[in-house]
Amino acid sequence: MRSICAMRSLLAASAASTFLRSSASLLRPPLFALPFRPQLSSTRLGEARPVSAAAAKSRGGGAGCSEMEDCSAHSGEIHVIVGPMFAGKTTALLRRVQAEADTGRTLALIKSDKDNRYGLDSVVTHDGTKMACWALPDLSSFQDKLGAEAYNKVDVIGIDEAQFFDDLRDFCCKAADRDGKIVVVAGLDGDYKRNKFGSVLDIIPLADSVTKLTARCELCGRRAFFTLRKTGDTKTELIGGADVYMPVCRQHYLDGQIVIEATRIVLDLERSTVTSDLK
Ligand SMILES: Nc1ncnc2c1ncn2[C@@H]1O[C@H](COP(=O)(O)OP(=O)(O)O)[C@@H](O)[C@H]1O
Ligand SMILES: Cc1cn([C@H]2C[C@H](O)[C@@H](COP(=O)(O)O)O2)c(=O)[nH]c1=O
Ligand SMILES: [Zn+2]
Repeated sequence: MRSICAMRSLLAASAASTFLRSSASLLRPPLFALPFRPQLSSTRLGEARPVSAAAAKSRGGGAGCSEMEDCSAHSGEIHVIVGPMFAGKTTALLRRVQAEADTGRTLALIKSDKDNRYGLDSVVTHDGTKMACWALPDLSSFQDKLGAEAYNKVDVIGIDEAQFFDDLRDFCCKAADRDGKIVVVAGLDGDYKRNKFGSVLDIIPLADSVTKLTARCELCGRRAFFTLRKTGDTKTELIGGADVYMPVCRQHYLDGQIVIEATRIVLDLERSTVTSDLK
């Protein structure tokens, strides 16, 4: 316990004591700098907890880390939000990280650079709410992009489109367990075939909380648990919105699969007929 505490004190000591706002211009807009409130504050994610090691240092608490008390104060959190497309995952993610930011914590938001639907500079919900972000090819590049000093000052990391990050588990582990960050992750638990998508399910055992959201079935208005792909495309990763996908209930997912399969058979038949006619 003592050595962990000492390491954390070292980590905290390496963080600059000035608050992020003073160096924000070096960090680009995606790293949100909000007014620093040093006291414990009750968050919407759970009970009152202090800020991370770096922020604790900036309020003078890190270097004076005393035994059990401050070690536990540095422990991170992982919150996972899953569900089909259009369930409100991104909306919930933005609300949760904003709530954390409102308590004075420093926020960084990440999305996959594979999702270029609305450009790469922000996370955007299906109904247009947006927040500036880092669009990255992988999560391991986050710390390098930010720089060690800025990374140390981040308290809350939001990750959208988590299904596209293969290194999700490793990143969440390090960010929460080692670095004391609050990590809020939003992503698809399943793909259009209802198979697990990327590494999202792999972080469930690491999580403090897991929220599975539902959408409205586009065909009957009941709760939608699944995402139906409307095209015959079979690759797992296919970026798109309502043009390609719709949220559906169990019954309409099964019906939809039958229709899509039947369409595929008809098209294949037509294609082979045309080919044999040409011979
Ligand atoms: N079938 C749909 N097509 C387009 N927009 C939808 C549809 N169903 C719901 N929405 C809108 O999408 C919002 C949720 O968007 P978002 O948070 O981006 O969801 P998710 O991240 O789960 O895909 C809903 O509040 C609603 O306004
Ligand atoms: C089901 C499914 C989805 N995708 C893609 C489509 C979108 O670009 C994202 C999901 O975005 P959202 O914020 O959850 O609406 O994932 C995919 O590549 N493969 C799939 O099977
Ligand atoms: Zn339905």
